[in-house]
Amino acid sequence: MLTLLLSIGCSSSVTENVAKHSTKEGEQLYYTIGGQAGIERLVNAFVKRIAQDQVILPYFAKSSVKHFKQGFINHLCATVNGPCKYTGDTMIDIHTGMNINEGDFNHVVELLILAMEDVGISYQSQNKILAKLAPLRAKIIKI
Ligand code: HEM
Repeated sequence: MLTLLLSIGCSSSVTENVAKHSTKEGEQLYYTIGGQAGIERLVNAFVKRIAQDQVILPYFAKSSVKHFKQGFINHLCATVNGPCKYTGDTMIDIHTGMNINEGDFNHVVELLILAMEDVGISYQSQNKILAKLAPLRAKIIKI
């Protein structure tokens, strides 16, 4: 399914930052997508996409957007090996009880892909980010 999602509209036009930093093992992706500012741009675009989506928005009915944004920024930064530490609850603890099914999980991934398109992240970097998030699927979908 992820492969299928990866094929959805992924032509990117904006040139990414050429990372000039000396990077720790695996940290390159963080700089390629624009570092902290790039991640904040992406998460802002993602939240906008969620806010316009009638299927996913209800999940966030009782959530603080500010708290979600901050948590997601830190989590994503750590996921792409940036210099951040995610200190929030585990993916299992956060999402247990939301009864997220596979369709809605895939839908959120699609919104993330659209947000990556919105901010001009290249197809190659999109795939790297999605590959890092893919193992979380089993922790988020209801068993
Ligand atoms: C790879 C996919 C996903 C990742 C990496 C992810 C990650 C996160 C993170 C980091 C937070 C904030 C944690 C914090 O409190 O600091 C969060 C919260 C949340 N997530 Fe996810 N999530 C994913 C998929 C989903 C899906 C598919 C849904 C629903 C369809 C969802 C619904 C929520 C909601 C409603 C909250 C806010 C919870 C609250 O108000 O405390 N997430 N998620």
